[in-house]
Amino acid sequence: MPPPGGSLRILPAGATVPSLFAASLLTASLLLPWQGQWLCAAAVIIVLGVPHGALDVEIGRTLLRHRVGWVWFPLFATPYLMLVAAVLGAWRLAPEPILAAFLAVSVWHFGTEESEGAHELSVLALGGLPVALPVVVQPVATARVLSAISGVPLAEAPAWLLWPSLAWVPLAVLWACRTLMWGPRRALLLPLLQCVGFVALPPLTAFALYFVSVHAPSHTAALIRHPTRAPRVHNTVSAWRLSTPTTILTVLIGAALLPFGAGEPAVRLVGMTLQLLAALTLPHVLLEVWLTGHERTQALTTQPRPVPCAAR
Ligand SMILES: CC1=C(/C=C/C(C)=C/C=C/C(C)=C/C=O)C(C)(C)CCC1
Ligand SMILES: [Fe+2]
Repeated sequence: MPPPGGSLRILPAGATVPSLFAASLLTASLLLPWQGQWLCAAAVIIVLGVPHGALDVEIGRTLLRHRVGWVWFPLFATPYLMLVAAVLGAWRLAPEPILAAFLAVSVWHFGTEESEGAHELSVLALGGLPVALPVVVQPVATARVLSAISGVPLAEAPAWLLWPSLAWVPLAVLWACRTLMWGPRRALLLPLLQCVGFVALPPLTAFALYFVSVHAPSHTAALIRHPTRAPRVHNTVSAWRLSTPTTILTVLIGAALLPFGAGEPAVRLVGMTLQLLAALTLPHVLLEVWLTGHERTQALTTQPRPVPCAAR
């Protein structure tokens, strides 16, 4: 079935404006030295990417407000922030394992969002693209970004990342062949464009463009379509409006953490932004997993039971 909005749509619904804005800023940033490129990429991720996660607060509101009244916010925000704090603490203790875990969770998170319930191969192919492709095509530049996030000096992509990334290539080719043969072939268009982006652009720039043009809008579009999770999020405008206060709160938390970062300003900003992103991704993903399970159980328990035939 063609997606709503016409069969020519390549990007997810609601992606046009943030994509155009991000593409213009990020293209202009290529004229700057790498520090300028990193600052622009971080700004794009914060302003246009973080809001999709900030909408979790609307899900919390729907779940809790009718039961506990105004306490819903502290009740939802406290465990959420505790998980964030735990990941931020863990970054200090074991940066490389946390980096590996963050990348693995991201592959799964991106893949489940973009493949919309399709089989595991498409989850791995699509979710692996923004993580594995930059490692394969630009290992040294990618290692620099990973160093900034983890604080671990990496001259090249570490073996634990390089081998799985190389293994992703045949999986992605297999997925592309399957899609080419059994369709829908239009599903190849966006990943193909993403490949061009990750080959042609610096890794962080390409990631920022992917995050705000593909991942964030598909997550938001799914929430808008969802009948019960966040009824107030009913179109792109309400999504942006309702995410703004929580995004501002998140930026304030990030700003407060900035002095704890290390390195020159661009490295510090990118490091802190991506570390916080990793920390926010944990509750963001756990909430999604819990909701999926909860909704499945509810659907099973509320399904009308077959009425037994009257005793003869
Ligand atoms: C909901 C919520 C918050 C913000 C969460 C955000 C902004 C999450 C972003 C997640 C992302 C971008 C994940 C990647 O895909 C706060 C302010 C921490 C506190 C309480 C509740
Ligand atoms: Fe997300």
